[in-house]
Amino acid sequence: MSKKVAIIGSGNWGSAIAKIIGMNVAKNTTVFDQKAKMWVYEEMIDGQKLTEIINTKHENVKYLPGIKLPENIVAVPELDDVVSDADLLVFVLPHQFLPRLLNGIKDKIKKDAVAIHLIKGVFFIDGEMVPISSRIKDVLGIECCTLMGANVANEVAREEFCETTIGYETQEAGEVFFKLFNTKFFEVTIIQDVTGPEICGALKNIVAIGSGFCDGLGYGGNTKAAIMRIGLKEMRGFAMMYSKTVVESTFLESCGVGDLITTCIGGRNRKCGAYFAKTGKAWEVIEKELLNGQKIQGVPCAKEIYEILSTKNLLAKFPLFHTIHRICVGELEPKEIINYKSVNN
Ligand SMILES: NC(=O)c1ccc[n+]([C@@H]2O[C@H](COP(=O)([O-])OP(=O)(O)OC[C@H]3O[C@@H](n4cnc5c(N)ncnc54)[C@H](O)[C@@H]3O)[C@@H](O)[C@H]2O)c1
Ligand SMILES: O=P(O)(O)OC[C@H](O)CO
Repeated sequence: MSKKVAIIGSGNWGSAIAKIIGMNVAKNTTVFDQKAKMWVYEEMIDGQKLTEIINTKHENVKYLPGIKLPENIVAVPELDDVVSDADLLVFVLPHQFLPRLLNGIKDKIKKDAVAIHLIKGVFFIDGEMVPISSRIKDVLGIECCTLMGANVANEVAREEFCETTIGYETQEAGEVFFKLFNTKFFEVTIIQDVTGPEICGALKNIVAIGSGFCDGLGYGGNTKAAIMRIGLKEMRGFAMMYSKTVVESTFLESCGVGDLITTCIGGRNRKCGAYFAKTGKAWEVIEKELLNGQKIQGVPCAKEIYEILSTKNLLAKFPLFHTIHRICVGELEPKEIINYKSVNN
């Protein structure tokens, strides 16, 4: 039986990945059902429903303007309709919206469905970090893989060559998702590490905010490289401390150093960090002015990681993460980023 795919989320990345999914299910007729439903958080654009616009113009005019989506991607506003008959669930939405959504679908999905998530964030529950894959697995009772990489959505949507990493628990799931996502311009590597990629995907957003501070302050490439290197070291330290299953070579994959580089050069977090350092505006205002409904992930993530480290008395081991959080909440000036070793003492 061919597998039905559900895409849960339709923002900038959700829409870009829907384009790849639409192309690949159309090619792999023996493996996949030919249509994929995409859940859209309904909103009105100039008096018309976004789902209607996507289904007639085949373009997500708000979150991925200028890119045609394949006609086999069907935008659906009712979540139950999207997930109830799906064999493969692709979660791709800002993580703050996930908990409510999971509770709403837990009794609606097929028991043998398999999930993958593309979400760069983590949860902080009762003083502990909870990776998104664990949360999905716990609530839905199904396997959950991760897809993370150096993948700025607009570039992927324009079919510019890049790599990505899929972390799997069972080889079978890794292979089916390889078929769903791999293309000539989106080169997938599968690895047996679910947690390492997703921790990298969340923590790189904090470092990207710090890189943005450097750009906003007019610092050069050497300083930015230093922030990226220190950030990578703290990312690795945090991930290895959190879980014994994290594999060290993961940090050299696209989901590790690759994603860190691209996000610190061309991502939204970087852009917003630079604007913050230049203008001192509130993050909500920056999000509104620069992102047109898209979300900044690095600022809440820096807070969540700060809370975990503070609860565990580990802030001294992660001085860059600590400093970036303190700058984000206005306790320090952006220029203090280079004093990360001493400023928290
Ligand atoms: N954009 C990228 O380049 C990129 C690349 C890789 C990974 N990611 C990650 O993918 C995830 C999704 O990001 P994105 O770029 O697709 O999203 P986005 O920031 O572009 O869009 C926000 C989305 O949230 C939806 N939304 C708004 N309010 C909502 C609500 N109350 N409930 C549910 N949904 C609501 C909007 O409709 C929109 O689809 C994030 O974790 C991000 O870090 C993004
Ligand atoms: O635009 P950002 O900062 O959310 O980063 C985008 C992607 O995560 C890069 O892989």
